[in-house]
Amino acid sequence: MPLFTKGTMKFTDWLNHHDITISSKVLIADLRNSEQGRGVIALDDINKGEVLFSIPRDSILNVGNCSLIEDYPDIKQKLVHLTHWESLIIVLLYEVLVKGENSKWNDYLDVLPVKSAQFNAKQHEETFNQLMYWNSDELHLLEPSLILERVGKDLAVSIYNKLYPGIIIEELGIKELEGKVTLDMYLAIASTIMSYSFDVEISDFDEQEENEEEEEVEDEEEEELEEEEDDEEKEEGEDNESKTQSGMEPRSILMDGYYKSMVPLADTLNADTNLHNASLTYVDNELVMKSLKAIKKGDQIYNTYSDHPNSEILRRYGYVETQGSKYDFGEIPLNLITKHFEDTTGLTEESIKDLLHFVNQIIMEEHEDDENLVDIVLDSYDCFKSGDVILELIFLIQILTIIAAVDKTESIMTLEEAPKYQLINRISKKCYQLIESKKLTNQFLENYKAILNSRLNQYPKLASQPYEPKIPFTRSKMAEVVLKSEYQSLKNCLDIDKTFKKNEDLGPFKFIDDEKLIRNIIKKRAQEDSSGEETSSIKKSKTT
Ligand SMILES: C[S@@+](CC[C@H](N)C(=O)[O-])C[C@H]1O[C@@H](n2cnc3c(N)ncnc32)[C@H](O)[C@@H]1O
Repeated sequence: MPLFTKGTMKFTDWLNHHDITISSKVLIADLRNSEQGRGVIALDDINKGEVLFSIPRDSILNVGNCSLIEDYPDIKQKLVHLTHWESLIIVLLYEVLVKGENSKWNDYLDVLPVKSAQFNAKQHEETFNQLMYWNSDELHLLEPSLILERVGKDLAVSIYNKLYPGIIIEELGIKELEGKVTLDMYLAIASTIMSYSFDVEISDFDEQEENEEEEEVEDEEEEELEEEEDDEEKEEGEDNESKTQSGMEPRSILMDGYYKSMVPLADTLNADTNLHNASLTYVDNELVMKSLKAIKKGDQIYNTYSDHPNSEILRRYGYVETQGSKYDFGEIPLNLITKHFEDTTGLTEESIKDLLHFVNQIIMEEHEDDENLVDIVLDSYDCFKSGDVILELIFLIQILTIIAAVDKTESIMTLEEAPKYQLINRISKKCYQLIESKKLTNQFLENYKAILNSRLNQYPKLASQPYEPKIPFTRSKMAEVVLKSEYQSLKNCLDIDKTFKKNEDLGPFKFIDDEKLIRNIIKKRAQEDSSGEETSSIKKSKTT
């Protein structure tokens, strides 16, 4: 019997022996023909809201339920002070490398990609397609996608260096892992967590939180952890650096009310942003997978891994949706926008930076208590497949358009600080009022189109071609799909009717002549005294 089929059978037996209740209407299937590994399919028609399977909480694997804590109960107090990400890595390392075949979860772990890392490096490379595993030539295929700035390999390696041997061996004292945790092994565990884990609410969270608070006070006294509580943890795998010398964070992950967890069977579901038809729900003592809509016999049951564009699906999970993700977007880097204004107006790179700094300063000073306030100066700006763009992009291009026009007569950069500040203040306010009244200027539109076109021109020609109906999941083909997804999204945002004139969400916007607005700003400036006017802020856009 092929190893793959044997693995599925052992896993199915394991599920049955661990009280996982599975509807007779679903089956784990071999989907390697469509390059999807294992998946779950419907053996019969399924109604909306049917329970497909349920998993008791004691079958899931996390910091609260694992061999490491069974063997070393005292470690839990230290483990929960690491990030979710780090603690689950340690839990899995122990399960795979120390418990091995004696692990309660062995037949489950055997069907996860992590096991391949124990064999050889080549197999390892073939198993994982997440961007962390791409070499520089392969990554080059993704240019000019900004996903290249978020690959995350360096961060993963720095977490490895922090955890091993420092925390794992020296602080936690897990001697059985000494000499066993190679970088390859660690990366395989990290990638598996990235593509398989769920954040599962802790069912007795309130109780645990109380206990934990008491224990924390003791901990703090004992260990004299001096650092401030950590900022909120970023998403999967992007946890922050350690805040204490020892690498242990004083904040407990118990206080977040969830554990990052491995959930057998729920993680056998593949995902599709368009075909998503089932979802995991949390009830007291079990996790329940339910259909979200009627599913036809023979169809695959799909989860969703959140609202990711193809670039992010590739980075995290190592595959792409061949016809595009529902949540695709292209990105415009800030430097492309500033370059446009540098090339088409009298403004220099330096003065644009300076002016944007002023704009931000004004907004921040006027509205420092406003939680919804966002920085309009971002590294990049999202342009969605739907044709929507983020409000920050509209604001940025509109304000630079006005600044460039006013600069022609006022030479803003030659002004003293106070009048310069006052003028930018006034422009910011006018710009905000303009956008709030659902108006933009004609010159804004010219600049917007030119900026989008120059971003599109950075893509290779193949990105403008339609998706192929079926592709092999080679790295070069997947890179092509990502570029097409981004290109199409950017292109959709050039449909001015859709993006502006008929946009019922942010707009609809009308376009007005620039001249009257500019005249008004300049005239008012001449009359203005130094009392200063109130500026208005830009609120977080719905789409971000
Ligand atoms: C949670 S697992 C799903 C089960 C997995 N197919 C298996 O064989 O174990 C996530 C991984 O499945 C694969 N996957 C999920 N959805 C997919 C899809 N729509 N197309 C291709 N591969 C997919 C990717 O390799 C991803 O990293």
